[in-house]
Amino acid sequence: MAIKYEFIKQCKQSGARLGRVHTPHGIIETPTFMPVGTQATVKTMSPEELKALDAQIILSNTYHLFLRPGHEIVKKAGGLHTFMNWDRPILTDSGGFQVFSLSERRKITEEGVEFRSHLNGEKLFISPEKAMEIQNALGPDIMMAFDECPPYPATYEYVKQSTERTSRWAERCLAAHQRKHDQGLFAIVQGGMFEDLRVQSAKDLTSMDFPGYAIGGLSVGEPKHLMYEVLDYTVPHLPFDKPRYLMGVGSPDALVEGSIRGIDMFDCVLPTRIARNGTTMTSQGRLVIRNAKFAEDFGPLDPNCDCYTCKNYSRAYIRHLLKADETFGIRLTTYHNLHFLTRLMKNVREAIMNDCLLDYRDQFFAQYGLLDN
Ligand SMILES: CNc1nc2cc(C(=O)NN)ccc2[nH]1
Repeated sequence: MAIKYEFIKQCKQSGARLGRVHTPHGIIETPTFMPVGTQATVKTMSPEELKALDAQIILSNTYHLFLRPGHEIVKKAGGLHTFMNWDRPILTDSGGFQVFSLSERRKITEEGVEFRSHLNGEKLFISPEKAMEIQNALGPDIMMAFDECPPYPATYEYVKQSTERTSRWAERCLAAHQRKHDQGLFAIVQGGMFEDLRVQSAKDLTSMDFPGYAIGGLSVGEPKHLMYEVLDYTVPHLPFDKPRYLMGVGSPDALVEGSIRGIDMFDCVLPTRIARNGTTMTSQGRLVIRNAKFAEDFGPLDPNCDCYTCKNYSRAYIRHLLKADETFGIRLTTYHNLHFLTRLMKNVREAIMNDCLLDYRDQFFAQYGLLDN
């Protein structure tokens, strides 16, 4: 069975909707947040802990796994699900973003991208066909087409050329797609911050009939209001009966605002990345636990949170662990941050069910940001 989107309910207060994405490894309730497991692990979390915090689907990176350990090894292990012992859905991105944001000395041609590995400087090449070969070997439930994520800012002419090439590359990905294990292939809409290019990209890609569509090229340094504007004029050109995935978006406010605009799936390294330097997400806003004022604070990270970390450990203890460079500290902040976002998305789904997502947004933002660190 390939990827199927089941529409459940339209929110009467906003453009949000409730849905389910049916995949070979299970059903995803949307809108949903996908924890990022770049190198075949969501850093410091076990699969059991990810299930305990209600992670429905996780993301892994084609670029990183291609460089190390190599997609052939993962294939020999039986694919990514077996390799990392995760039996729920997995989405792999195509490497389009990493090749442009991580590698050095890139050369882009119609054929593909030549670049140097950020690990050892080795000369490598990824084409749409290569990106599909790697993802077929990894065996995720959802694969992403190989595209170019233009830098921000970029000239209209540059974005126009890049976006038209991304459409040609999407066609090549579709042609190379072997549909092994019923993997679904999502296309990625580009077009920078230019409405006519975004609309053209969406029209080109929806004419090729993919099972799902991502909006890429955002959260690349543009102001948030600009990202929301791009969503306002792009989402209407995507099919109603297919999943919409906003790539690289992640902060609590952006997850709520994106859901209001009809986005179904999100991913971001934010919660796991900031956890590693002791920044935690709480209902009153961000809390930097390394701050000395928490040295004798024996309350939970977030008094409104019911997660394992908040039920069993104090701010003072977590601060101590982080100051002492104890790995358990990072595990506790990571678990809490991921739980915070999966809980937020559960609240968003409930608000959609009750036709009150805009009220929920106002109530959430009234709380969030009260903390002065
Ligand atoms: C953190 N910001 C961010 N922007 C992204 C854009 C893309 C994209 O356009 N892929 N083709 C992927 C991941 C991203 N992460």
